[in-house]
Amino acid sequence: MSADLWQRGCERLAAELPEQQFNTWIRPLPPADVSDDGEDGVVAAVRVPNRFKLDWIRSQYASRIEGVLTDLAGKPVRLELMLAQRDAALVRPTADSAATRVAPGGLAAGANGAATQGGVPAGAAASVGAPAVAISRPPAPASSVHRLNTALTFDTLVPGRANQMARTAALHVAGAPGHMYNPLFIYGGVGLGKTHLIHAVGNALLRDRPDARVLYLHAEQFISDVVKNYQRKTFDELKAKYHSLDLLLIDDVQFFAGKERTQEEFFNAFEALVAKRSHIIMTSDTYPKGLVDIDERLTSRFDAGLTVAIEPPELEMRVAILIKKAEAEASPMPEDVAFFIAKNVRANVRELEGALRKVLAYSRFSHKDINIALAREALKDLLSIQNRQVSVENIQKTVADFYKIKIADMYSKKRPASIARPRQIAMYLAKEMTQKSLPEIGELFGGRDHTTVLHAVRKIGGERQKNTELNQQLHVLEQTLKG
Ligand SMILES: Nc1ncnc2c1ncn2[C@@H]1O[C@H](COP(=O)(O)OP(=O)(O)OP(=O)(O)O)[C@@H](O)[C@H]1O
Repeated sequence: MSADLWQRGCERLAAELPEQQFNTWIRPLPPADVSDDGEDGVVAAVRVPNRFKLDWIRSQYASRIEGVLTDLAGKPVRLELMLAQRDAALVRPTADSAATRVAPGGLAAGANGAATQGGVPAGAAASVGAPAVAISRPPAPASSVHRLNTALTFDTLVPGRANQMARTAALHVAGAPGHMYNPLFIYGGVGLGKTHLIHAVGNALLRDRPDARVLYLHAEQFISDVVKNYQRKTFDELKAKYHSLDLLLIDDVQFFAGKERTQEEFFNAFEALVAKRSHIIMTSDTYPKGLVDIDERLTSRFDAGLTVAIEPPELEMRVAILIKKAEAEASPMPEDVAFFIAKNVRANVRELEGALRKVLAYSRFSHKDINIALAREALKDLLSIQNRQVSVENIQKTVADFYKIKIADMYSKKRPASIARPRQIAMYLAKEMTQKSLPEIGELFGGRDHTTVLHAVRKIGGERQKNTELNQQLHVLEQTLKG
């Protein structure tokens, strides 16, 4: 009954899921090992070739697969996803290609309508396994040419609410490039993991398809390539280099601002890549419509796939990042110390890493265990800078400058939204970034009641969760205030 159960499950899923999803994620799976453990119910163990596919299938399809199998078996079926052994993974690539694909559980092509009528879409086949048709492709570049940092992977990227959407989209692109979310546009403040994420996509794709032509580059490298080729009049070389890629990862596209020739060449590359269903992932410090001095025909194209933000990590995520990074340094970090650091270093992950490095170095040099006292000592400069800089007066001035209102409006009774809102934002920041109580803050805002401050704090805090633009502005303000 075991192979049969899996096969019937696949047939049901093939009928229920969009064809592309089934072909990309379920169909390439090897048949499940199904065992009936009597009272414990039925277990269906499936080996998945790599970690990111495993994560994706677990988060997107596991409960659906379990539901279908349970339904067909007439008793509970538990799905156990596990990583395939290395050897197995090495043998599998041919099975992934369209021509020789092994159907799951013997689900022969033709056993269901979706498989026979549509077959495996050419794009999907190319995205999952080796390219289906080898039309005199130039050889894939050597790994040094990818310019990928192999340490920046999905495994080393801590997931959290702040990067959830961006990470999910990135995983999807890594699994099926050239399909959904093209281009993928990731934006957010400095040091929040945008670069890490796009390297992770490149590394994941290359692990799956070593022959894929992937290129990571910072926007400035593209600019300098354009300049070089302009001087040498070798634009064909430039085209050959960029237009033949399978995946282009380009960081910080806001640097294209005001560079007309660069924008033109990027536009050409963009059009050529999208037309041949190669994937483009871009990062920026702002969303496409917020980019200045970039031609609208480009920014509108940037927005044509999926645009996602990476937010500053919340406290728990900062703690998880610290613990994971400390572990990677073989210096386990007690949770209370991680909380202490995370509460005090809030701006971005890069700063968090800096603080962690200081604490670890201090512990090593002083031969002392890591505890809160040691962390306080190691970070005393950083903490004192923070304490010195963030005063309510400073917040009022910074917010007033940012929203172009007068500082006096922070204390005034004026109510127009153009003044009341920045004032509420300043109150929110005063609560978040200083040790002042609500009544003290109220006093500093022209003798307002503490309930007015509380209302502002709750309102802005709540909106921040939903309104990306506001969140971005607050992030900029926080970073400015922390210096
Ligand atoms: N979620 C995360 N888990 C683990 N490490 C992270 C995470 N987010 C960021 N980092 C690390 O923080 C550092 C800064 O991240 P990264 O360079 O990707 O930021 P960025 O958003 O591209 O910043 P910038 O705009 O300044 O280029 C890197 O070392 C990265 O590995």
